[in-house]
Amino acid sequence: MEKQPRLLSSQLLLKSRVFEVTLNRSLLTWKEIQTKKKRVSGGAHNTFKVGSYCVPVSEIVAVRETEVDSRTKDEGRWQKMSQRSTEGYPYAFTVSYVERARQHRWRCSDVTFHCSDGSLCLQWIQTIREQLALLTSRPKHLLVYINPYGGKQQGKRIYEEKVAPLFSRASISTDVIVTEYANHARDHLLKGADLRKYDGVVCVGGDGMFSEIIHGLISRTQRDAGVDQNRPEQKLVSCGLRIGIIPAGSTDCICYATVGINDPVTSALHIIVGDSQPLDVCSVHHNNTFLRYSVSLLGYGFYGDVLTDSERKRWMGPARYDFSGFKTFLTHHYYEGTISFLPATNILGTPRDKTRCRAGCYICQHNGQLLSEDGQAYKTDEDTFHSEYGSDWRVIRGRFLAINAASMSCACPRSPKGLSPSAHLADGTTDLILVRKCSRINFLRHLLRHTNKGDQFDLSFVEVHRVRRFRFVPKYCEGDLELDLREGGRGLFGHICRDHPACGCAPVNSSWNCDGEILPHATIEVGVHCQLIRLFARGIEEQPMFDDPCVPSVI
Ligand SMILES: Nc1ncnc2c1ncn2[C@@H]1O[C@H](COP(=O)(O)OP(=O)(O)OP(=O)(O)O)[C@@H](O)[C@H]1O
Repeated sequence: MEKQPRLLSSQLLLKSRVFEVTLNRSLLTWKEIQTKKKRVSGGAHNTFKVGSYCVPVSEIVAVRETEVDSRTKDEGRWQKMSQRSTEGYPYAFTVSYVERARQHRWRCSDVTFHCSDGSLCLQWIQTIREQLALLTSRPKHLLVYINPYGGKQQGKRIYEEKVAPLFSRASISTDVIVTEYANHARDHLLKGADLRKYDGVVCVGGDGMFSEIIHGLISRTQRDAGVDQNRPEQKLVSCGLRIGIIPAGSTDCICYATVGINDPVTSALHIIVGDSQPLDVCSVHHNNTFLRYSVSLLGYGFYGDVLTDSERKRWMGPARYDFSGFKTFLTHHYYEGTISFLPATNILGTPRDKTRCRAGCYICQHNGQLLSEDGQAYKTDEDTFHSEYGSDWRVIRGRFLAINAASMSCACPRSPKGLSPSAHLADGTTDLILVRKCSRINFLRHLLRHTNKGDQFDLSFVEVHRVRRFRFVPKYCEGDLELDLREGGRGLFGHICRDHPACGCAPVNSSWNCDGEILPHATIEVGVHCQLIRLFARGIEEQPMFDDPCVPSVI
């Protein structure tokens, strides 16, 4: 790596020890220069224990002057300082920075350096601030929506106690809206918000709240650009504003999949340092009518039925998911229909390889670049649309216990590897998982493999395809599809599908679970929009860097 020129270098006091502190454009480093002798057991040699630490400038949250008296003031709390320990160093500044803890957790830590000279202290503060000001990806003004009823109804408290103090320390100003009803945030984004004022939107809540935000933001972007969302083949315009998620819901799957943990402080720090993680979005249409956007799971059959049943049992609280899951498993319904899909070809990665989507994912970068260069999935509409009905498409008819489209791994604490462990956040594809009719015991084997080391796809009744688009028509609608398309009437379609008297197939029908919402139609058409939105997130970091000598884990 090219050596960066030093911007500042001084001998400063830290916890009664003298350090050589150096700042260049990318790193703040401090290295102890008063070494201590330490006797190694056996006494044959002496070793010198020298502390050396560094923090990337991009992970410095803030720097502030610290009063050194007989006491020092830190965040409103006065701490006693031993006067002797800072004698000769009456000025101080404190650097707040990101420190990594276990399981992808980030913490905001402080290190206070004492200076012998007031102007040197100010020079340090000013120089660090100048470097932070050069980090243009950091947000300065954010629009925050808090769902006070998400999860354990702690959204407001979590924001006020854990997030707002960090934002203010990082000099981020906010406009905060506590939602008063469902879809308040979506409607405000769509109609009321002056988005030019902001560098990003923050959602305090769970996956449902996040879904509201993306619907508001994507729809607003399309409307402003004059794009018709009802056309399934339409290329959508990417959203300019990034979205931050402060987890305060029941499941927080999106947060877990994009940061690696559902921890409000970690997420706040990802926002502050201005991380950026692109995310694919699926558009779901029925009969040329836009229904919803999805970023994680579209599930028909098992996952649709679990959601439908659990919605009727809201009074049970979070236990309803276990109850409905067990009940749906015992019911063992299968559904007949036709699934057609456009496989993602000429890309890196397959749903059964061992790669995992991690921070700076090469596969997402490569495939995203490929798509933006040749526009393979969405050439400019009409041509592509017609060719899609041609030979590139594959058609599978059958009886399915579950049809799932996972646009991300869908990992969560219960299933740490998720529904599709190798799925990517931003490669322009979704993993279509078809679980054909099988015995209960076999289905149980498949389900259990989501929680253990077994390969959930290595079963004769399971297949998985990485696709760009797909359509599903349940058998009970097949005969009527053309009629439905000709009539173009939503009401008529619904009537035929639900009450069809003599189709002869299994009488039960399922619903689509679209990121935790039930869709009103079973016949759907889905297209993946590569990297349509961006989050204030880094993706899951590969290794907690505890062993990296350059990380200030011990001071
Ligand atoms: N003020 C409000 N009153 C009622 N409902 C609201 C309000 N604000 C938002 N909502 C709705 O509450 C629903 C659930 O919220 P949220 O996703 O935050 O929590 P959750 O369902 O507990 O968590 P998860 O989605 O992660 O399981 C969302 O669909 C959202 O539209």
